Amino acid sequence: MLRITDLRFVYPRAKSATLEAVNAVFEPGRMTAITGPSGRGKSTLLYVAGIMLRPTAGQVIVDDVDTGLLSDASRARMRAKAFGFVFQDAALDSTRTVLDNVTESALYRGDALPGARRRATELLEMFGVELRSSAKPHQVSGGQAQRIALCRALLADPHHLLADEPTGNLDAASAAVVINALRARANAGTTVVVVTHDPNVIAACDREFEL
Ligand SMILES: Nc1ncnc2c1ncn2[C@@H]1O[C@H](COP(=O)(O)OP(=O)(O)OP(=O)(O)O)[C@@H](O)[C@H]1O
Repeated sequence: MLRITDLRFVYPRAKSATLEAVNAVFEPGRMTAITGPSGRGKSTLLYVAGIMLRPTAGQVIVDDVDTGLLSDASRARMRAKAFGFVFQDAALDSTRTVLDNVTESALYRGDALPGARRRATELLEMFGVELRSSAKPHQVSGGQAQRIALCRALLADPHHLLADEPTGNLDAASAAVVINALRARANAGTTVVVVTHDPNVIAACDREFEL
C-alpha cells in the first residue's frame, strides 16, 4: 500500500508549489491512472510516491513505513527491492546489452546474477523479445525497448509498479502488450500506478486519480 498524506512539493528555486495538499491511497491489487492537465504535477506525484523525490511536507507511507524517517541509503534500498519503474522513453542504458539492462537492478539488491539472468531471459521471452543476449538497445525498436523496460521493472517482482506515460511512444500493438502486463500485475496483487493521457490505459484501470 502507498499512502500519501497532506503532500506539498516545491522544486528547489521554484516560486510556487507543484503539489499542495495532496492525499492519495494506492492499494495492492488495484491499477490507478493519475490524470490531469499538462504541468499539473502528475509525474512529480509519481516520483514522490516512488520515493525518488522527498516531499517538502507531508508523508509518504510505503507498506506501513514512514519513508520520511529513512536515510537516503535506506530509501534507495527500499526503491530497489519494493518498486519497479517504467518511463515513457524506456530509458535503457545504451552502453550495456539488453540482458544487462534487465538485470542491472539485481546488483543493487545484492541478488545472485545467474538467477537474475534466468528470470530476465524468461521475462524477455514472455514479452516476445527474441534477441541475442549481446544485443544493444540501439538495435531494438521503440516497442521492444518498452517491453525490455517492463522486464527490468518486473525482474524483482515488485510490490509497487509505477509507470510514467508508458504507452506514450508506442504503436497500438506494443501499447496493448504494456497495458495487459500492467493489468496482469495488478490482478496478481501488485500496486500499479500509471501517469497517463491514454484512454486505453485509463479504461484498463480500476480507478482514476485526477490532479
Ligand atoms: N526538476 C524540476 N525542477 C523544477 N521544476 C520542475 C522540475 N520538474 C518539473 N518541474 C515543474 O513542475 C511542474 C509539474 O511537472 P510534472 O512533469 O510533474 O507535470 P505533469 O502533470 O506530469 O506534466 P506532463 O503531463 O506535461 O508530463 C511543471 O510546471 C514543471 O515545469
